[in-house]
Amino acid sequence: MFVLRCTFREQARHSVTCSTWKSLMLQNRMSHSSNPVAAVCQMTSTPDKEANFSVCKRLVEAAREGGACMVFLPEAFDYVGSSRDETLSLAESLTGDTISRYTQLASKLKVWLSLGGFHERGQDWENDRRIYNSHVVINDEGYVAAVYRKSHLFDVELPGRGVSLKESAFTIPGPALTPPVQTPIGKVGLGICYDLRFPELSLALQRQGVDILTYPSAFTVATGAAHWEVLLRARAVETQCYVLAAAQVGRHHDVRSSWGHALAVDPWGAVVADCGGEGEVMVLVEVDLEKVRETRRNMPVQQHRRDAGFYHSLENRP
Ligand SMILES: O=C(O)CNC(=O)[C@H](CS)NC(=O)CCC(=O)C(=O)O
Repeated sequence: MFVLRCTFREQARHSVTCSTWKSLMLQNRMSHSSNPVAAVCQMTSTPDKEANFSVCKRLVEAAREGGACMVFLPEAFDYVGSSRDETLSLAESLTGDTISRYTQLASKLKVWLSLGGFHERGQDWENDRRIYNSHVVINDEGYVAAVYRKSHLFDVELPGRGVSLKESAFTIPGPALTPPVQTPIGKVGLGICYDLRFPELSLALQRQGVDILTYPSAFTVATGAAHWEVLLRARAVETQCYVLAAAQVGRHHDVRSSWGHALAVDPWGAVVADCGGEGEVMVLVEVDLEKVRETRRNMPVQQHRRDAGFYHSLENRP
């Protein structure tokens, strides 16, 4: 297993150092294994879409240079608005400029992209002014391969912990789960952020054969400190999947910060990469599907699971 961390604090100078490192690591890796490599990214989006795109482009280019065939960007990779009105005014459709720039980037670099949470204008935008929080997967030919619209909305108030968000005030809950997406790193299941708290979703995707679960996020600092890692590891352990979670980190504007710690967890539940609590970071992670198979062979929890009716037997008692 190899993991390479690349930070961009002193941008120009550092990224040169970074790519030299990467080619060294890559040569090293090539001689030992041919497993595909995924890149998990961490960034701090602001309301400035142009600036956010530059950051994402830099992360994707570095990931590609390091040998990644799929790059994971966090929820709100496009922007984090400083008010409900600003969030809505910046929203686009899937055919707008933002997604088209990413489809071009993907086809130019021949890389798959997971765009964690795109602010997508809803189907009745003119009357309704609400968006979907959409996880968009783009393939290496620059086509949208899948879209998943976040189904659990974060309407949460935690007195004394600095958390007060009402996602449903501007977002429509997604109507359905999205089937696994076959990618060069394996079968990928799509979730977003708060969805992570609902094991029903990860188990439904697991039943459809996913190898990798993804939870691009913008976790709050208070809930991140308490729950982020334990939830991601639990989802990995119970589904015996890799879990890749790109993340927002740090201060987006005056009243919003995110926990960070973009994470990669293996099917045994071990954290294989943690991007830490600050800064623009990209990690390269080898995805070994044999490890998924071996974990499931050795402890076949999916075969030991009882049918759905069994777990409802308490409710259905006469
Ligand atoms: O608002 C945007 O622009 C993008 N969307 C988000 O940041 C969403 C909805 S407010 N955040 C979360 O789901 C945090 C979940 C969380 O922190 C937890 O489950 O503890």
